[in-house]
Amino acid sequence: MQIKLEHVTANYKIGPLLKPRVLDDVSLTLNPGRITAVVGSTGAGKSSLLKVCNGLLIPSEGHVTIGSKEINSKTSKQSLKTIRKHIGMVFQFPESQLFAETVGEDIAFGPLNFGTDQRRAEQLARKALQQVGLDESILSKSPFSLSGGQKRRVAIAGVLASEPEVILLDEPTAGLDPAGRKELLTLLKRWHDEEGKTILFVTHDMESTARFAEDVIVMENGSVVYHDAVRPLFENTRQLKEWQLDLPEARRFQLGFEAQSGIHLPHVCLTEKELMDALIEVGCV
Ligand SMILES: Nc1ncnc2c1ncn2[C@@H]1O[C@H](COP(=O)(O)OP(=O)(O)OP(=O)(O)O)[C@@H](O)[C@H]1O
Repeated sequence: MQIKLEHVTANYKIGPLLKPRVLDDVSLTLNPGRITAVVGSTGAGKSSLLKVCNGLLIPSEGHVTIGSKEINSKTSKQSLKTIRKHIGMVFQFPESQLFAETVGEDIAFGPLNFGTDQRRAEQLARKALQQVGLDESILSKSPFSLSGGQKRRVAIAGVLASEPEVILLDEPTAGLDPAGRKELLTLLKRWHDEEGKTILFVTHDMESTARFAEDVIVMENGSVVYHDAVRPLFENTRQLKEWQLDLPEARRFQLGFEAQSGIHLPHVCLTEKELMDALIEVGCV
């Protein structure tokens, strides 16, 4: 399912006041089946971009088209519900929204809410639990008896259970340690690979961006300043500095190595494996 934004401007209305633009003339197309990271400094508009993509924030100017449907202030509640079935949203710290008595009920809530019958909803809950790497034995447990990392996965399973075409995740790895981040993103990537679905995730972590994203959107002051493949982003270090973005560890090592040795590696390295292969290729290992 394609998501297309054309000259989108958005503001939050607070009482009678319309706050300054949080999205400013944003045009982009998210092609189906890609993993895209949204990066940029605090307040750049990353979460707002996600909200516009599933109708939680309605643009004040411009057009948002999801599949064949346009979202605007006249879109009916029923159409928005249908859109949200296809475009799942995982908010920051989603575990804080777990509410049901059992894990199974919590995960099945989404499909039931979208009109699936009880039996099918239970099947979908089981499948989603597997997709986030958790055992069926926890289905009857209280979500509140789980660890923080397990709760996060249950919350994500609750969105996957509705079988969305696209999943939008706002900092899905916030607060997890590096191993936890890698594990969660690996599970999401597996879901993407197996089901051919689209992932758009906000992150402040360049390591996750380099390892898991195929495309990157860089936001600055409500505008999209880069939307392209991940590798070219890390070529231009001067530009990255201007956007206050870090480098992944392997790329930082590569630049240090090239500066000290005068040897240039044949391509941009984003992971340890790529770095090792490049060092072997030039005969340095
Ligand atoms: N519900 C809201 N009501 C009013 N203003 C908001 C609301 N949500 C966000 N904003 C404002 O919109 C701007 C963009 O916020 P947004 O959360 O989209 O940025 P972000 O890039 O995701 O930031 P962060 O990395 O800190 O999460 C900020 O100035 C923020 O204060």
